[in-house]
Amino acid sequence: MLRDPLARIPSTLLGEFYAHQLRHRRRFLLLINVLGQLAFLTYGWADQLVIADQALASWILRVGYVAMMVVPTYLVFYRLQNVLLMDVLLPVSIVGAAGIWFWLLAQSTDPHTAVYQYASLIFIVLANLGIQVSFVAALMLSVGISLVVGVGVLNVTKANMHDVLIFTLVYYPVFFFSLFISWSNTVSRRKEFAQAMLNEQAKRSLEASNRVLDQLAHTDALTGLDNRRQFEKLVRYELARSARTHQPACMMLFDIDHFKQINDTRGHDVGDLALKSMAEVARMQIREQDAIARYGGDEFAVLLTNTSLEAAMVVAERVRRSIEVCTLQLPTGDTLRMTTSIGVVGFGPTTRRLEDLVSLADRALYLAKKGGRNQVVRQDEPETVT
Ligand SMILES: Nc1nc2c(ncn2[C@@H]2O[C@H](COP(=O)(O)OP(=O)(O)OP(=O)(O)O)[C@@H](O)[C@H]2O)c(=O)[nH]1
Repeated sequence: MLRDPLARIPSTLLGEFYAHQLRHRRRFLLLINVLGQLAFLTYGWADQLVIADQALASWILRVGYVAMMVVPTYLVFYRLQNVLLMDVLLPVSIVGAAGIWFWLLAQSTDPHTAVYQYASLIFIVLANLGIQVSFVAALMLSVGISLVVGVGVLNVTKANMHDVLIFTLVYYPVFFFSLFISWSNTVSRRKEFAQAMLNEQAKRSLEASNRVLDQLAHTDALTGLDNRRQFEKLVRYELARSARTHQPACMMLFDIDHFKQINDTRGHDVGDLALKSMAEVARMQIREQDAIARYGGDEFAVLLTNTSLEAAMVVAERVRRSIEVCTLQLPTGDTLRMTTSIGVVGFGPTTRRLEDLVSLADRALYLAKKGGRNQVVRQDEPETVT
């Protein structure tokens, strides 16, 4: 459509095309309708000077016609919201306006009417200048206006073929020039629409790619959990929030016991399966609003918001137990059982910084390992750390 000016809008896109034109062309069409009506009105001054014998009739007809057009203009632009009607309203009204004006000329006995009738060229120009959406309508209405003008000229010239011929020779280039304007306008509108569709499509696919990139940037590829960077971002946010609101929060750090052994004896692929399984089982034990992340290697971390250390211990024990009882079915037919050691730490005055919090959680995890693994250790008194 961008390259071929004759290309039609696919029927599936027609609704969108009209909606687009309504959004972008309504004001222009309203303005040109108002200007057209005003121009028709002010030509009363010209009538007064040129066909003075029809001045009164001219003013009455012009004011009456413009007043009559207020209702359809209001309906079309403020009620029906149909851009095709907005598009054709001006040319349709011009058919009537041309009829009125030529009737006035025909009534006048002024000798200037023979020259004055050439002013009717403005009708065909104005009608095509306004058209933005439908060239077919422009063509049909131009023919309609030309018929009215033609009949009018026959009347004014009293069918003097010499005068009619001169008028026709002047009129026809203006006719085609005007049609060219409406053709060019309607083609431009179609191209703008095609460009807008392409832009919209490009914007959507860029947004989708950005979403994927964003997702990748904070997700661990193996387990689908948050990655360390995302987790630390959430913890920093929560540390600030908890300091402000004095609401409790806790962090859990845990890893698979003797994971190196699993890797060494069963292979790296089984190790990966174990990590995935660990992630799934642990995730099922925590609330939706808590964050769980793969912190690195076989280490996982959980952020428990609005949770006291006692409640966090209950959750940690639940995680430990669910890992302990889980039997992982391997593709080889073998099964794998795992245990996990967990360190838990609560947010407090001594853990205002992420580094302090992680270091305490790490310490608790270390103690859990040291204490024989498959257990939960809390670290709530940093002063006792040795
Ligand atoms: N399969 C697999 N292994 C990993 C991955 N990342 C780290 N590892 C392995 O995880 C193991 C981590 O072992 P450690 O935590 O140091 O020790 P452990 O054997 O778990 O012993 P404890 O933690 O003391 O119980 C190392 O062998 C790493 O190579 C991974 O993405 N996939």
